[in-house]
Amino acid sequence: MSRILSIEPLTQDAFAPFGTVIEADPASMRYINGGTTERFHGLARADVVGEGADVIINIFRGQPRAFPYAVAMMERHPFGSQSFSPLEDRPWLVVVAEDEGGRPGMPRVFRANGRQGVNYGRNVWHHPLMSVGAVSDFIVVDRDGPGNNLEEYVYDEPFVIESAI
Ligand SMILES: NC(=O)N[C@@H](O)C(=O)O
Ligand code: NI
Repeated sequence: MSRILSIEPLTQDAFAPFGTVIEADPASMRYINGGTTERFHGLARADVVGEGADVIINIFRGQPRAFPYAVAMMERHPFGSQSFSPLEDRPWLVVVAEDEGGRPGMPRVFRANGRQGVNYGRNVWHHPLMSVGAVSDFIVVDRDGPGNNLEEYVYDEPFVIESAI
């Protein structure tokens, strides 16, 4: 099996097993504020579980990754979803994997354009934030509360993203 990962365009359908793409979908748009604002309604839902769990809104400032990049580990959050929405119009990478008996399978890499965010479903394997090209800020909506909401897995052998383009 090749350990070199190809990059796919980020689409709602392709990403469906892992969560939701957050983008200005015309089908979700309704005018509000007297027609002065377009509301793209209900693009994704935060999903948090457990006594005392809160949904929180953060900013993550990601350092750009260097390529070739070794995808050596993946993580997941058993008690909550996690969304990333770019604050700058700059492409970035989303790396996810299906669960295979409690561990991540082969990663899939998606290229997000600068106006696409994602909401990782609760307990979905993903790689930590992968900014590309420059330091990039993201609005992150995820869970705060009791319990260990971070499970990590290290692959026996890393996979490689040769280039971000
Ligand atoms: N650990 C943390 O808050 N960040 C990761 O969850 C991530 O997905 O970037
Ligand atoms: Ni995460």
